[in-house]
Amino acid sequence: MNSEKAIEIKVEDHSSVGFQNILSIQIQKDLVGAALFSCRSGTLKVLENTKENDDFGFCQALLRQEIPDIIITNDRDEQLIKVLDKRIPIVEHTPTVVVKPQIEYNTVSGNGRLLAYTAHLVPKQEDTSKRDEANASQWVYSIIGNNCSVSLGSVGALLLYLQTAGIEKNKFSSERKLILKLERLSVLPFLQISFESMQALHIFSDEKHPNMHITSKGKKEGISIFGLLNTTKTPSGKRTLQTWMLRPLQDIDIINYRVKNVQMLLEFNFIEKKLRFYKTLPNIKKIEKSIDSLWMFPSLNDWQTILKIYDNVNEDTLRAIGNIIVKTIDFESSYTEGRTVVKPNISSELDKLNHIYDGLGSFLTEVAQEQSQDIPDYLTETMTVVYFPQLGYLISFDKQKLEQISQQDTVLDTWTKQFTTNEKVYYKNPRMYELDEFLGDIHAHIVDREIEIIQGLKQDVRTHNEYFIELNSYIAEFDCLLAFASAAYENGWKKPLFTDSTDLIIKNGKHPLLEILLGSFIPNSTNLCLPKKLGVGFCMSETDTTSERSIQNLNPRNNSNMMVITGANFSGKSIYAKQVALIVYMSQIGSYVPAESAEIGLVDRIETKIKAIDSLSERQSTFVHDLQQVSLAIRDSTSRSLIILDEFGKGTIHNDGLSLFYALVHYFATLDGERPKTIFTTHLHEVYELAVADGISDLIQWKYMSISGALNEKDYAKENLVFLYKLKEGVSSNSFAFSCALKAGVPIEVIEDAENYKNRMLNSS
Ligand SMILES: Nc1ncnc2c1ncn2[C@@H]1O[C@H](COP(=O)(O)OP(=O)(O)OP(=O)(O)O)[C@@H](O)[C@H]1O
Repeated sequence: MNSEKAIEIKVEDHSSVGFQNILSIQIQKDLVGAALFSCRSGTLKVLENTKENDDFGFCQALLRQEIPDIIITNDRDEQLIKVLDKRIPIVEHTPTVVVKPQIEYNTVSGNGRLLAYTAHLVPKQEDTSKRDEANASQWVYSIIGNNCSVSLGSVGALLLYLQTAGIEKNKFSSERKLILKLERLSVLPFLQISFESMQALHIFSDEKHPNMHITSKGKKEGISIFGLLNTTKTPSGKRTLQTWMLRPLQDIDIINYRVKNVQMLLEFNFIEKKLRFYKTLPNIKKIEKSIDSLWMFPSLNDWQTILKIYDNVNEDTLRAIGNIIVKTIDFESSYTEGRTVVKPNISSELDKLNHIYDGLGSFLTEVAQEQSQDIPDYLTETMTVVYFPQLGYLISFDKQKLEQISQQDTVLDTWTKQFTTNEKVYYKNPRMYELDEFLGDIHAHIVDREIEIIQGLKQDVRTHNEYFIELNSYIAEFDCLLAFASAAYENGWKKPLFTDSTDLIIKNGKHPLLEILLGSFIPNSTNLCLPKKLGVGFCMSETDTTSERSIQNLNPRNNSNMMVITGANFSGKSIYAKQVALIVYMSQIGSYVPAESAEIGLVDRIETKIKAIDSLSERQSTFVHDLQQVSLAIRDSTSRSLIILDEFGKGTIHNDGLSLFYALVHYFATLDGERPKTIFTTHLHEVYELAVADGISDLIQWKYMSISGALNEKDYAKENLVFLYKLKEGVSSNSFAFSCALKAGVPIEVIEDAENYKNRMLNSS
């Protein structure tokens, strides 16, 4: 397909594009960027940059889901064009593919066009002076997310296409009001999890995230879930694991397939046997390289590697491939000769040459005897006739003996001296030239013929390329499953159980990275279930002497899928929220999970606003950025979504932050039936009183992270403040910030001052 032809198609189709789905797609490096416009609804959907594999599995899932009528792509990626320019299986629909020049896929102009075409959708601000570009772009990115650089190029090309095809004028009266709705594009069967969420959860270490354009060759994977899981042995296994981790699933069949295979590996005690497995396939790491080498210069080791697969896998195609290799290559002689030697009976011509070459020794002895007739006796005893590949046939004498010859009685003057070594002198005489002519460079002939035969063997083996690709992907998949099984075995993780419900029940869950970093980790459970019936709510315990208000036994239902966690600084709130998200994430890539048990109703998206683990984080969220993430959370969530908001509302004036946070809690708590699972962590404990006042407190699970030793804020100087990291029912009203400050080494005088300021503020309010 060339671009001119494509443009013709586009012009022909103008009149009929009115109610079509138009997809614009490109791949940069290995990231897919796409935008879809529905002419019927006026909706523009934009995809977050998503990693693609050699198999174009993601693109194909996208095509199957959206069934576009027209696909626009750029002329740079021929492979992609081939994939797009096909009938979409299952739905049996063939889209029209329009190839555009690369220049139309520019990110900066795509961004400009998107802002221009969505300007009318940006909510009006009271202060109209604020309706500037920054405001518009904040709004746009709060919808499509921040990781869309490749997709912006696709948006640009799409909008240009719509403009030149005249669609905007046909269907909508006002130019540039073509887009009626802007949305994020998510592709089933994949779980939606944003770039930021992945970063905050340390799925990949920041510096080596495969979604980044930074080349980080040589850098070690930092502390990350990928680093923890990646014990793969093959390069393709590692790539497959990256893809699995970039694209957690919603498809229960694939998830169960992976999880059950991990279970099988563990049950068969495969991990302990894995060393044996790697011995059986010692070159597993090299299989991919060896198969690739068939397109270039396979070494003997490469052939051996391919043969090892054949030796170990009892399968027809492999047996056929192995047979031709075994029949053709003489490995023993190859190793001694240092080249790939072909066995007898493969080529009669080669056999003949070998026959001559093998008999060459005795033949040359005969020639030496015959030539010695013309040589003085005292020289004949050191004379030999030899053959050197490339140099041909030569007569050699001992150098010492030769120096005894007087000029007049030698025939050697008529011979041509070729070269001298420390011990020998080499000549050619007419008979040697005759042998060169008659026998030729026999070794070179043999080698040439062998190269031809090995070339043929390569061709034969390469006809099974499809098979090798499939085999390679099986090996890669197996490598990943083995890595999952290893991680489960090493860390004592358990098999998740998937249910049809939207509930999430985790018994004694742990944060997989923190557990390793800290050595010992306090597990906590989670029970996020939709309320089955309304309960009576709870009240504060009268006997409560601690700053945490215990609500034990007073919340009879305790089956809300909304949780608000309060607690002191550094008491483990964020880690708990992350561990819940990670357990869900890990289960939906098909891994075992760090918990005693986990019942998981499949999640369709994980949305987070979480601070990263401080020491590992390079990014600081701004309040606006937090709001964008919250906006994404509200907009797209379903009852299958999991939303984690960590300390939302703290980046602004206390009362504003509290009001926004409470409004959010209220919004989710009163959402009819289909509300997502939510975990909020906060220091804004006043939210509880507000919820009680509004009568919605019993729609929420109120939890706090317990500590011991300090009964109230004034006890900050006590040495015995201990974080228990145990999640309990109730609300904590103190941050124990002063105690934390003291523990962190802030001088006591400063803390005492702080306490005085606090008292002054309390008295004046
Ligand atoms: N379950 C746990 N077991 C052991 N240690 C833990 C646990 N949870 C957290 N920690 C430790 O406590 C530290 C602080 O945890 P985290 O960041 O979750 O606190 P936080 O309550 O969110 O703090 P802040 O409110 O100040 O943001 C962690 O870095 C870790 O060292």
